[in-house]
Amino acid sequence: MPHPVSPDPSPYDAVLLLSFGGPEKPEDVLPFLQNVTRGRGIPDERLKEVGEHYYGFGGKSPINDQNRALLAALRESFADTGLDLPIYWGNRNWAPYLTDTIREMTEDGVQRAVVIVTSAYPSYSGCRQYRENLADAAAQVEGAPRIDKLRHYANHPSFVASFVESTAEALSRLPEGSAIAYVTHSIPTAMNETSGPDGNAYVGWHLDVAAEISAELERRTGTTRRTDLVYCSRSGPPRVPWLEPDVNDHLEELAAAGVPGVAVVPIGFVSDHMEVIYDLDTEAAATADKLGLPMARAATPGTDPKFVTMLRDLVIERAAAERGDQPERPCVGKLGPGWDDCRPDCCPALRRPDRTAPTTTEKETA
Ligand SMILES: CC1=C(CCC(=O)O)c2cc3nc(cc4[nH]c(cc5[nH]c(cc1n2)c(C)c5CCC(=O)O)c(CCC(=O)O)c4C)C(CCC(=O)O)=C3C
Ligand SMILES: [Fe+2]
Repeated sequence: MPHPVSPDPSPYDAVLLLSFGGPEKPEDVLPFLQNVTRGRGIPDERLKEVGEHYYGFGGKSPINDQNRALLAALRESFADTGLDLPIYWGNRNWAPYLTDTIREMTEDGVQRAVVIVTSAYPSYSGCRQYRENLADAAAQVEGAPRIDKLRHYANHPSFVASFVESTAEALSRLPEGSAIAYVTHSIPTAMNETSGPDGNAYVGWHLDVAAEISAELERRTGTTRRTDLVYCSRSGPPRVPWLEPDVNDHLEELAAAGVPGVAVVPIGFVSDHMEVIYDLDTEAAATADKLGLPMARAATPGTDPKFVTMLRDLVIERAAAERGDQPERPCVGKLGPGWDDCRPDCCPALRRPDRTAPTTTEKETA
């Protein structure tokens, strides 16, 4: 259904979907893992183990197909509202590689684009590293467009609403009085401490989002239940502290505490990629099974129309802001809307604290 008034995309002439990337066949697994971990001090043992997770699924991660589906859904949503912007796709760690995508955008004459990153929270891994990748790619392509990154969207009401629905659905498969375990990707505690403009933003944002989901469910059902924020997918050397507890240890604790079941809610992830289908659906599910603890995993946003519409609205919001308007910035929770421009010292890299990574590629070259 065409929209009565088409939204104004200016000053943007394109959108870029930027994601992590993943292998598509067994031969891709090792080179993919090398791309991900180059210079990051991940022990060989851990790499072998993670390789096995991928081989167990035929050497193919679901993440690229999920991004293809998201692209299709975004294009449909843009067309439905008369938002006339081409959408490109590039990855950090696998084809289509970001640099190739930026080259294509440049050849197509794109001047100024806005980037949607498939990571909802502030941290070096989820934000600044992508901005460094953008700056590096833009530096390799003569005449590359300026690219602005959208604000973090985990506390957008639509993102939270998507998880409220999926959590309610998971709880409906469990006994009365079941707990909720919100799960996200573990990161080094030092990376959390330096995340966001004032530090601790990674954990702080997750706690805020979790509290909003719990509060809405409590409003709906009148039931108060145990809720925790726990972590999956720890890597790195054992002597380096990462965020805890691990989801598997947490399941042991819940079983010991006698809870009748647990909804595992992956609020740290926007789609069912390998961390979700292996670390949660395979490994954590086996732990729960061993403990005799009923577990139901809540769906990630994926191509939920709430999520797709939110991304479209954020593009429209940012375009308005760049034109000097003061758009509404929907958000829930205690922390306020995410910032459009990350400060130069936001989420510093632990390994290369001297490196700069401004929010827009234009400022990087200025
Ligand atoms: C915060 C965060 C997100 C969420 C935000 C976002 O979505 O971006 C995320 C997502 C993802 N992580 C992914 C895969 C991997 N992450 C690794 C390693 C690491 N992740 C880290 C953090 C995060 N990672 C960190 C601090 C490391 C240590 C090395 C380093 O400092 O960089 C490794 C190396 C092996 C290992 O040790 O696990 C792999 C293979 C995939 C693709 C899955 C698929 O293929 O379906 C996705 C979406
Ligand atoms: Fe990761």
